[in-house]
Amino acid sequence: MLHTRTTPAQRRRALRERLATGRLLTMPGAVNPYSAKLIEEHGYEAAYLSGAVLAAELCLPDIGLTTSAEVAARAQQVTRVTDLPVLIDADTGFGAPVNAARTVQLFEDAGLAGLHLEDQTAVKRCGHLDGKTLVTREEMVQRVRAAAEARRDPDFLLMARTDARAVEGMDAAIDRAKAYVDAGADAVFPEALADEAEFEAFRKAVDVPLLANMTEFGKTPLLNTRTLQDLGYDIALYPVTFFRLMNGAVEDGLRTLAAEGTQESLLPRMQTRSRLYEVLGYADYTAFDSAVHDFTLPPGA
Ligand SMILES: C[C@](O)(C(=O)O)[C@H](CC(=O)O)C(=O)O
Ligand SMILES: [Mg+2]
Repeated sequence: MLHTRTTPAQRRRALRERLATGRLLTMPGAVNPYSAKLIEEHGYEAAYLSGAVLAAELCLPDIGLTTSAEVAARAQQVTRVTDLPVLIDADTGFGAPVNAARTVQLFEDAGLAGLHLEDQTAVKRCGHLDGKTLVTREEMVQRVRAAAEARRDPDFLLMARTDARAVEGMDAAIDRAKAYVDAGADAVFPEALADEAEFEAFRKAVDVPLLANMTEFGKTPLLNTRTLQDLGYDIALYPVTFFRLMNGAVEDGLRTLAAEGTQESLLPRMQTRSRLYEVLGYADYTAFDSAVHDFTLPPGA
C-alpha cells in the first residue's frame, strides 16, 4: 500500500551498486506512474523517464518545449509509486549552465536517481533525426560542470549524452565524451550510433558506464541484451517502447470498436479488472480502512 518504502538516497545508492556489478541493466521507459509500478512488478531493477514521452503525453513534439518544473512534477508522481531508481532525460538542461544546475536540484528533490544532459542547442530534437545542432564542446563542459557542482547527493547519477556522432562524426563524439567525463559526468550516453563497430569503439575509448539507446525506428540497430552485454555496455534503454505499444493498442482498439460496434473481441488483450486492482494494492486499502473503522463502542460511550 502507498507503494514506496525507500528514500531517494537509498535508490541512488542501489543504482550505483547495480552499475558497479558490470552486468547489463535493462531500463524500460515508464509512460506514467502506473506503468513505472508495472516495470517494478515485472522484476526490472530501474526505470527511465523519456523527454520524448513526457512531451508526447502533452501532445507536444520533442523539441524542448517542456519546462524543468513541469518535468520535475511529473517525475515526482512517478518516484512516489516505485522503489526503483529512476533515470530521467533532462534534455539540454533547460537553458544556460545555471539552469542545468537548478534542474539537477529540482530533479534531486523529485526523488530521481539521476539524469542525462545532452550537448544539443536549446532548440533540440530527437537524437535520431537529421539536422541537429550542437553547442560547442566548451559550452557543454560548462553545462556538465555546473550540473556536477549543483548535486547535493554525490550518488545522484550525472550522465552526459553526446549527439555528436551524427553531426561531427565518431572521433569528435568520443573526444567530447571524454571531455564531459573530465568535467564530472559519471556515465555517458553516445546517441545515434550506427552499428556494432561504433558501440565497440566507444566502449574502448571511454571508461565510465555507457548507455545504449535501443529506441525504435531510429538510426541505431536494435541490438539484443546479450549482444549489448558482450559489447560491455552497462544500460540498455527502451525509452519510448511501451508508449509506442500502448498507442498501437489504443489505435487498434479504436478501429475495432468503430468496425464491430463492441469491444468484445478485444477482451483477451485487456488487462483485467482484477489485475488492475492487484497492481494498485486495492485490497490493502480496504483492509486498512476496516482496521481503522471496524470497532465497536463500549456501552454508554
Ligand atoms: C531517448 C530520447 O531522448 C527520449 O526522449 O526518450 C529520444 C528517443 C526517441 O525519440 O526515440 C532520443 O533518442 O532522442
Ligand atoms: Mg530525449
